[in-house]
Amino acid sequence: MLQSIVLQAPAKVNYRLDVIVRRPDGYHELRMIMQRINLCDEVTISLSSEPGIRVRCGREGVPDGEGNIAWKAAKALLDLAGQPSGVEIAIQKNIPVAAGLGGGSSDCAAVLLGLNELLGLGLSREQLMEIGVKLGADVPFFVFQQTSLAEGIGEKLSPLNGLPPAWVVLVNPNLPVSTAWVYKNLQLTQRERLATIPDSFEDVAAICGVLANDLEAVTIPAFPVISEIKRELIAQGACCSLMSGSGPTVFGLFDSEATARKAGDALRTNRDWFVAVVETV
Ligand SMILES: C[C@](O)(CO)[C@H](O)COP(=O)(O)OP(=O)(O)OC[C@H]1O[C@@H](n2ccc(N)nc2=O)[C@H](O)[C@@H]1O
Ligand SMILES: Nc1ncnc2c1ncn2[C@@H]1O[C@H](COP(=O)(O)OP(=O)(O)OP(=O)(O)O)[C@@H](O)[C@H]1O
Repeated sequence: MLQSIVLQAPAKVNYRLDVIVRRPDGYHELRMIMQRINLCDEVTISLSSEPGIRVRCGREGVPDGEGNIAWKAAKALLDLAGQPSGVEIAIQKNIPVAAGLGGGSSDCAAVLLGLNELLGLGLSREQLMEIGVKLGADVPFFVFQQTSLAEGIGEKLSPLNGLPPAWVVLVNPNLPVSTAWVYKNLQLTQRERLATIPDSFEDVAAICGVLANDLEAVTIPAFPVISEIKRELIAQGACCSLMSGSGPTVFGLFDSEATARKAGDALRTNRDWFVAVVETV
């Protein structure tokens, strides 16, 4: 039996995020286009002879132990398996925290996928997604592992195969943005109809045609620097730019590696910002 597994847990960007309605439980029905990118946390999961779950992360602002969403994933699977196993989880965080990039959700999904293998539980992807949505609305997407149209609260996923690859420049101005606060402060507007999402996109410029995020209406007025970063990315040659998720990270889409790297270098001159040049997965 395998004793240990190392998984790359990728971040995501939301190419589109439409908020449709607020549910009685406070969650929101959404329609999103979700894309993984190759900025990854490294999650090492090991079985141990000592019972209990231990999570080590060592990143400020991310709890070790029970408060970590990766701990919750391990607990959910151990409870289901009814096995008194010991599990050690080490997370090397490369994805900025509370950034709109889904880092915690991706770590959580990695533990669900990895521990299912290590313990030989044989749970299907759908079963893991059902467990995942109880831990976080973005978790099922990272279990699904495909570019998706996400509906419901984010758990109803259909693959979108027609999206071309792109270079992505991420800029996180390191501001504290709480996802719960953003959704709570959103003024929902009645929409005549939802924009159509094409089945296929010819090039990066075509992706730009659907880019939109309803949550910008809450986060940008609170943190106008987000608009500044969007403008700067365009000035540096991005085909388009948008805030990801609840923010504050902004991404720019590029069809050329050279332009993306040059833009990354230009934006890095602000030393308070996290800047990364990555590719879609
Ligand atoms: C902003 C996004 O990242 C876009 O992908 C997600 O919608 C948020 O997903 P997440 O962080 O995994 O969300 P959760 O951890 O389940 O919830 C955090 C908070 O966001 C709000 N929330 C989240 C998802 C959703 N569909 N409606 C919501 O209103 C809830 O108030 C909740 O208290
Ligand atoms: N493994 C983890 N990685 C990151 N944050 C975690 C983790 N476990 C718990 N947390 C807590 O979750 C909160 C935000 O997590 P995360 O980095 O996933 O936010 P996010 O990128 O804004 O996610 P989203 O795009 O889903 O809104 C932080 O307050 C952090 O302390």
